[in-house]
Amino acid sequence: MGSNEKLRLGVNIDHVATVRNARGGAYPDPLRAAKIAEAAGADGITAHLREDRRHISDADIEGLMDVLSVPLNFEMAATEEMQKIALRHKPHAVCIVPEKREERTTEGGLEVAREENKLAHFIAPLREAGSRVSIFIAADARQIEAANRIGAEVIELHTGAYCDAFAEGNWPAAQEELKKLEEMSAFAHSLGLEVHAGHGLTYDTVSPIAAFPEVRELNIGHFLIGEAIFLGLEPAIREMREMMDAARADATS
Ligand SMILES: CC(=O)[C@@H](O)[C@H](O)COP(=O)(O)O
Ligand SMILES: NCC(=O)COP(=O)(O)O
Repeated sequence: MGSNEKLRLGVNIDHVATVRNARGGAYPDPLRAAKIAEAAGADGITAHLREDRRHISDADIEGLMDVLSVPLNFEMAATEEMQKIALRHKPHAVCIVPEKREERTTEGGLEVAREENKLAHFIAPLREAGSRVSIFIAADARQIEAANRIGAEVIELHTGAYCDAFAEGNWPAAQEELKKLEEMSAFAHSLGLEVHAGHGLTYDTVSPIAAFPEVRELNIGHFLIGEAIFLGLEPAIREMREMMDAARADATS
């Protein structure tokens, strides 16, 4: 089990770039946010280069590769353009995510089971280049088995449905989603996959997920960047880190 291993926090800085892009120009600077996140105890930085470049830009990825002391988790769609960019930079990790131009945010997990051959060919060169390949998927056994078969080393479970149910005050639905996430974390771990989780996590929703012993990393962004407006980025991240560590400690005591 992974319960005694440190739970890593990846801070997603996409929405610093969202604010910057609202006006164009250079402020606020996502690279500066990434360095503050490192100082606040982030174990990694996550950045999603969307095909429409609505937040993170190509120059941001280049800059992150230069300035980071912690690993970069580069989120991208399974397109030829993105594959070329990943192969040029060779980030520590590449997380393949589904993308729709018209969506407001990443709505669901990647469809791996129906695209196994295509995805296996797509990720092979990324792995050969030395990046750890992670697949962003729903808590669904069929998709997890497919991710394992195509040679992914990591899966990241989409926690959005759980967080949305919680935000709507639909406690039974939130509990149901949590149960799925718990069972599928254990299942993925039993196949030898490293398990990460993220999307929409907040101070109110992080603890049950942090307590799952098989989860090794949480990627959290939008809420932290919002909370930074009130607390400052460093305290907002430190608070999240403390909540994650406390939940993990409680679960193992
Ligand atoms: C894949 C994922 O969950 C993150 O990239 C997160 O969605 C932040 O980016 P968006 O808000 O653009 O979806
Ligand atoms: N992969 C999930 C992620 O990086 C952060 O998602 P969010 O906290 O910005 O919703």
